Amino acid sequence: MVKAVVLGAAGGIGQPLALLLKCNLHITELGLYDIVNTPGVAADLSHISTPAKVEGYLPPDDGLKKTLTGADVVVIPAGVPRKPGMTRDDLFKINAGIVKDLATGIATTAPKAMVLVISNPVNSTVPIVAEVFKKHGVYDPKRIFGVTTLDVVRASTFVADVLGDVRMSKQIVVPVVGGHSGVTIVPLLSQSSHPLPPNLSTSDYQKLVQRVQFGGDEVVKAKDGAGSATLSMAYAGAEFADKVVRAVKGEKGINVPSYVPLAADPAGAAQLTKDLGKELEFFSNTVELGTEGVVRIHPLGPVTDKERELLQTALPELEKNIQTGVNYVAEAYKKAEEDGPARL
Ligand SMILES: NC(=O)c1ccc[n+]([C@@H]2O[C@H](COP(=O)([O-])OP(=O)(O)OC[C@H]3O[C@@H](n4cnc5c(N)ncnc54)[C@H](O)[C@@H]3O)[C@@H](O)[C@H]2O)c1
Ligand SMILES: O=C(O)C[C@H](O)C(=O)O
Repeated sequence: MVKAVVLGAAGGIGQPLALLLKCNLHITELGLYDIVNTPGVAADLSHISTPAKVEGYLPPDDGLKKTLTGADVVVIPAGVPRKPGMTRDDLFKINAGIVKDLATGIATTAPKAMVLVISNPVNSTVPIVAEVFKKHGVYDPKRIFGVTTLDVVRASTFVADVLGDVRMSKQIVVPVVGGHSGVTIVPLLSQSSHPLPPNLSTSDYQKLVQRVQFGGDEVVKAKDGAGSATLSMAYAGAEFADKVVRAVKGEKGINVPSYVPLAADPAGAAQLTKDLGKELEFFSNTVELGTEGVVRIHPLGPVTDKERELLQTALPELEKNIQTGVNYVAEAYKKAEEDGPARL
């Protein structure tokens, strides 16, 4: 029995993600929560002839608590998306509060659930979830994940383009490490399961790196004010959730890329810190999953000089983004204490 929950389930990502989770045969219960439209989305999905029992709730009558009760896996795509000209960090002001409130709901109702954060800016929203859990005394770094799968999906697709065979894209695995925004997205193309053509020019290599780092912008520009990636994100989110669900059910040896607290695996973190030459609290890398969440953070592996340069650019930015999330929660709690205890 596995209960999966989507918070933000009526949105551009939430609806197709809920559809894909309803089609996942490992999931027996699907809880949908949003501030609008979830009863309709749930009624619609409930007619699909797959096992998951679907329920949709809105905020009144403790809807968040009802949705989260008994949850094993919680996916969060709630929050505003970008418009052209915006960075993911521009979303922080609105999305930080949304993620903090939802994290509070999870910490109080389903503190043992695996939490999969999609809401941007992921580099800062994942630290927000971690800090809220710490405040509630239920922090387990093995169970909090930033969903960076879309970067990896894009890297597979774009490398297949360069190799001239799109049929191969599903087999191509390219580690994409760091974080999930612009220069913090670092594709390790030298570790691609399918090597790049040896005669690839420097400028074509740079274009490929740029495309993986700024793939999100391509979609934002094409949607022209109507939001950012939703369908590809739903695909990536469902792939990631499927792996987490299978790990929770006891399948061994599942490896996924994810932006995780490095405290999840102190030994892995020590090696990664050595590889990076810098200590960070969160980093996206390949991690191995078990029934209790992360069991191992993999090392970075061999990187080229060019990739090391990309990492040198990424790390200070990532550190800043992490601190933004941590500070936000500290300030919110300080303000709540000043205003009175009932505020959080
Ligand atoms: N991690 C990634 O790779 C990735 C990829 C694409 C988009 N995103 C991010 O995902 C988020 C959602 O994108 P979208 O296109 O689905 O946006 P959207 O506006 O279509 O949907 C967001 C949904 O969140 C809901 N919502 C708002 N406040 C809420 C709250 N307090 N509780 C519950 N639900 C709430 C809204 O009602 C809406 O239905 C954005 O922040 C976007 O930047 C991340
Ligand atoms: O680009 C965005 O704002 C959405 C998402 O993070 C993406 O990578 O597509």
